[in-house]
Amino acid sequence: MKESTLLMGKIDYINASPVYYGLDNGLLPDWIKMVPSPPAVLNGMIRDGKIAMSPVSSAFYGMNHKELLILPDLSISSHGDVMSVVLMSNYPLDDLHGRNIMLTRESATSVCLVKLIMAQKQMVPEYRTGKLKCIEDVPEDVDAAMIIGDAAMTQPWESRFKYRFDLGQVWHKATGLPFVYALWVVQKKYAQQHPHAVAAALDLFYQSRRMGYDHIRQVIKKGAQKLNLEESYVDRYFKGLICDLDAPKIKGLTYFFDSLYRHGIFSEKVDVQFFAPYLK
Ligand SMILES: C=C(O[C@@H]1C=C(C(=O)O)C=C[C@H]1O)C(=O)O
Repeated sequence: MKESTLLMGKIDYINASPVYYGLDNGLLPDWIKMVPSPPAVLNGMIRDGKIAMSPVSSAFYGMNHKELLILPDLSISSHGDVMSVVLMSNYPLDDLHGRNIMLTRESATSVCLVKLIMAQKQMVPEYRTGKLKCIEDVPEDVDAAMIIGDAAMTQPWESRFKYRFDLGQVWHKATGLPFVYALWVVQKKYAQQHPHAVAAALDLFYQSRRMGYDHIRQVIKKGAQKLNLEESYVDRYFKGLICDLDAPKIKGLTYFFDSLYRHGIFSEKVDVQFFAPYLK
C-alpha cells in the first residue's frame, strides 16, 4: 500500500449509497481510493492487508476484533424489516431441520444469523455456500436460500420458493433489538500509524452521509434506476435501512456476538472496540 494513499473498501450494493453520496459527488480527495466489492470480498481484503479501512460484515469484525477498530456512528442496520437480507424457503422457519440451506458466498453476518436462528430452534440443517446472484444459481435440491444485497430485491425468488423471511424482522421479533449487518472498520495497526488520516476520512464520511440524507430523493432515484425498481420501493428500503450506530444498535450488536458465542458459533467472546480520534 502506498504511504500517501488510503485504500478503502466500498460495498457494491445500493444499501450504503446514502453514506457515499457526498464522496460520489465531489468530496472524494485524491489521497483516498475506493475499491468497490461485495462484503465477503472486502472482509478478505482487509484481513489480508490489501485495504486499510472498509465496511465489513459485522460478524467478520466479531471474528477479527483483535486486529480491527470500529469507526464510530457508521453501520448498515435495521430496526425490523431490512428487505435485502432474506431467507427464501419452501418450508416454514420451524421446519428446516435436516433440510438443504444454501448461503450466499457474499455474506458473513447473515450466514451467522441464519446459523444462530437455526441453533436457537435446535435445528441442524445441511449448509452449503455458493453463488446466489440470480434464480438460475439455485441448485434443484436446495430447500432454502439466503440472499443479501441488491439480488435479494431484484430476482424473482418467489417463483422458486414458497416463503420469504426477512431476517431483520425475524431478529427484531425475537429480541426487540435492531440488527447491525455491517460496520465500518480500520486496521488497528493502520490507525495507530495514521490516526490523523483515519480521523480525516471519518469526517469525510460524516459529511458525505449528511449530504446523502439532504439529497435523499436523488439517492432513491439513482438506486431505483440502477436496480430497475419502483422509486416507492427504494424509498421504503432507505427508510428501513439505517446507517448510524447509536446505543441501541451497539446493544443489538453485542447481543448478537454474545448469542453467537453462547451457541458455539463463535469460539471466543468479542470485545467491541472503537477508533477514538478525539480522545487522544
Ligand atoms: C443489509 C445488508 O447487509 C449486508 C450484509 C452483510 C453480510 O451478511 O455479511 C454485509 C454487509 C451488508 O451489505 C445487505 O446486504 O443488503
